[in-house]
Amino acid sequence: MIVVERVSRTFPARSGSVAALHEIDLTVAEGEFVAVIGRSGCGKSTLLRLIAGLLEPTSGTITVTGRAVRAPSREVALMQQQPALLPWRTALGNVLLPVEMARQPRAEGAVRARELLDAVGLAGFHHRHPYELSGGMQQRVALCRALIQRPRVLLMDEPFSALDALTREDMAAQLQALHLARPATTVFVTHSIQEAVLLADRVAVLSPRPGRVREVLTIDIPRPRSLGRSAALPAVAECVAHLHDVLAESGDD
Ligand SMILES: Nc1ncnc2c1ncn2[C@@H]1O[C@H](COP(=O)(O)OP(=O)(O)OP(=O)(O)O)[C@@H](O)[C@H]1O
Repeated sequence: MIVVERVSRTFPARSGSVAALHEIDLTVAEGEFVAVIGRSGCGKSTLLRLIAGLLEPTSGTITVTGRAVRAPSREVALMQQQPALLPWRTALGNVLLPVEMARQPRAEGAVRARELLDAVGLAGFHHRHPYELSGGMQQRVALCRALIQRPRVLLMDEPFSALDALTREDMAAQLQALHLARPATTVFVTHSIQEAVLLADRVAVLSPRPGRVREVLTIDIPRPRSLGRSAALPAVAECVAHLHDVLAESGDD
């Protein structure tokens, strides 16, 4: 579970300071999938970096699985927009990196790494290097690397935004399947309202300057959902239209 309470974060700027987030409250239940959307610069990445322990709040508190966040933890995995794989390692070697860094048994980790790679459609690619893989495949490897430690919390910062539309749909479907099989508490930042509605139990809309939680919408639509087929459902169309309206209204205060 993630509890963000009255969290603010300011950054020094040339003329004074920038209030990236102002008194944010957000609770993500155990196993819940929350998507965060908002205009560019509204503090989405800052929020993830705070939860990941990569930044400290200026004020307010964050707890993850009951403990105050002070530094990055093995229980929390962060996946970013760029896969950032090590070019000299194979797909399998990249997925195993966190296992090696934690000095855990490699053989056991390798079994799980292979299962994960197979689950995301990379069965024949375990021994390929990043330069032999497409952008979508590389991002799948990065997803497996994030999941290898069975994190209780998964933070994803626009993980599919560099991918083409079809690859993005595939990735969202695979993420949904992995989440249904083993739900990690997830915060997923995206610019795509459709992606948010497809994946999330709830969607938090941030408004910019300073970033605040404008609204949190519950997506009460049965799973599995699909970007193609579910888009025609009136309930999905309604959520998408509503979130569009909230975003359109959430300009600068
Ligand atoms: N390290 C930093 N130093 C100074 N200002 C920062 C820093 N990190 C973020 N900011 C500022 O904080 C605000 C929020 O930035 P953040 O990257 O969290 O927004 P975002 O919603 O993730 O944006 P985008 O959608 O464009 O990725 C912006 O005004 C940004 O310029």
